[in-house]
Amino acid sequence: MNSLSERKLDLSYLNLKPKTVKYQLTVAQLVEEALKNGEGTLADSGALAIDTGKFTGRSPKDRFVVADALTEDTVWWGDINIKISQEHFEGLYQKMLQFIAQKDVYVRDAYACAHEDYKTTIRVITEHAFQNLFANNLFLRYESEELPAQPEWTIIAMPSFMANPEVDGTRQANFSILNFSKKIIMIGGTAYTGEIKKGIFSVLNYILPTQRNTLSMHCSANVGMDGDTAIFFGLSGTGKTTLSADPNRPLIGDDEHGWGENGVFNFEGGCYAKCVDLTAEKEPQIFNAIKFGALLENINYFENTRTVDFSNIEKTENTRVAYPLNHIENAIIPSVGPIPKNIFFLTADAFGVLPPISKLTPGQAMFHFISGYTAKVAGTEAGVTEPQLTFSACFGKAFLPLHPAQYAQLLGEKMKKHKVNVWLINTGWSGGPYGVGDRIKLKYTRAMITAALKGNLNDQKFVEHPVFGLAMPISCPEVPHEVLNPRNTWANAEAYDAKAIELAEAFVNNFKQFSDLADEEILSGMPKVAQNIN
Ligand SMILES: Nc1ncnc2c1ncn2[C@@H]1O[C@H](COP(=O)(O)OP(=O)(O)O)[C@@H](O)[C@H]1O
Ligand SMILES: C=C(OP(=O)(O)O)C(=O)O
Ligand SMILES: [Mn+2]
Repeated sequence: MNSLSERKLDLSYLNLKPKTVKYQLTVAQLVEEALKNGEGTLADSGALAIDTGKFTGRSPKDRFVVADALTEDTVWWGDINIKISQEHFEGLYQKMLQFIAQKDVYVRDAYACAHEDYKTTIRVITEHAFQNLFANNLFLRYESEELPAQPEWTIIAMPSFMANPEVDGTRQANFSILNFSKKIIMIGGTAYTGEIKKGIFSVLNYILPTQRNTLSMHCSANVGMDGDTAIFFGLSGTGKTTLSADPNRPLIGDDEHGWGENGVFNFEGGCYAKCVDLTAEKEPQIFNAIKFGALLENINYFENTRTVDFSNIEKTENTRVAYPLNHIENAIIPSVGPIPKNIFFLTADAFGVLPPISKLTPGQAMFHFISGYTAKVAGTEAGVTEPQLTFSACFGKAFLPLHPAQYAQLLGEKMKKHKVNVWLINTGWSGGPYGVGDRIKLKYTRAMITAALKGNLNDQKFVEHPVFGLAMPISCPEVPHEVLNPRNTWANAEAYDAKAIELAEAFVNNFKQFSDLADEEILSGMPKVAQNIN
């Protein structure tokens, strides 16, 4: 097909001989291919709309790490990083090679890390054209044709290749396996594209702290006109993408960043935004990014107009759009920024207990970072159908190959060295728990963040939350003051108090697994009732 590019492409390092290869196609070519293959259709905006099939979210129970000399004593094994043997990997890999020998595949070279010093080259080999378009949108794109003969990392993603759990060491037919020694990510049985980007994220979460003394973070980042960087940590669905898209603050990135000596840098070259209930009014930048080249996943549109019905969640609540950063008008390219001045921890509290904004002491910041309390929102992981309480260490436990303490230590050092302000933002429920209360209005959350960033909360009075000890501002521009103290938003204040104690107990119980980290400072950041509970 693309004979010039094909000649440059060498897959022998993988022992891979596909039936045909379509290498480094342009966006227009990939869209044409996808339409020709029947993978999807065009929406009225010009975006390609596809369905990912059985999987419309990640499957964390089917994510494996190959155990070998490199990983045996360094990886944090358990239900996050599930062990698989080298023998099983080899067996499955050989079958994958046979499968691909009969396939027409798409190959694309790209890289991760917008900072030159961290550039990590990636080759993505996919079964479908749309997966390749996803890789093109989410990873960093080569400007010239200076493509590497052999990349550092290879991702092989073949949704119709199924494992046989009886012999392959997997749980079921689908799998996502990280092999740190061979530098291969092998994905089968699922076409959910999130597995591709979160695979490389897991890789960088291993390499950066261990080999580069650099913190890797599950956060979005933007920068104000004064060069003040803000980062927003949060588990999926808590608002990283939504809140970092701000017409007044150029965007660095929406999901995965590193924090090195001189500042932060995006790992990616694009965004992967949730689409549920998206409107041009509430989220104009994201809405406008959905145009030719963007990839819509699992949405429905009105048949007569092909206008996307963002309220339709028939296929999944986790409807998504993937687009390159340059679809956001104020994106910073290359996506790097100075050392952060403000850190926001986003939590979607389904209990409706945590204040919508509070300022954290260094001890509280460490405690909340390690705890990573939030809810898993519906759809992002297989089997999660309503908000589910979770403690996701570092606000991204599912992607951490190392023990959370390693990330927490790096963050703690940086927070202190640079005297960063740390805020906890509840983007979840207010007025009662999920089912009773409502999700806090996006415009209030935006106003609170803007006030914090502009320094407008520094001279406001704060009151201390009686159970969590968090400092809550008593007023904030553009936000009704009663919203700021969650106890005021509940119909029954005693019910609130009981729920707050219940949540504090859950925090304390969860922290027991990290008790070796509990120095005096972290202990000072625990819920105030902790002493009574223990
Ligand atoms: N108060 C709020 N703050 C942030 N997001 C909110 C809020 N209320 C509702 N949302 C919705 O929650 C979702 C947040 O998702 P997203 O920003 O994609 O999360 P993440 O990037 O952390 O995975 C969006 O669909 C957004 O419209
Ligand atoms: C893509 C995902 O999450 P996020 O919204 O954080 O990018 C995911 O968890 O699969
Ligand atoms: Mn996101």
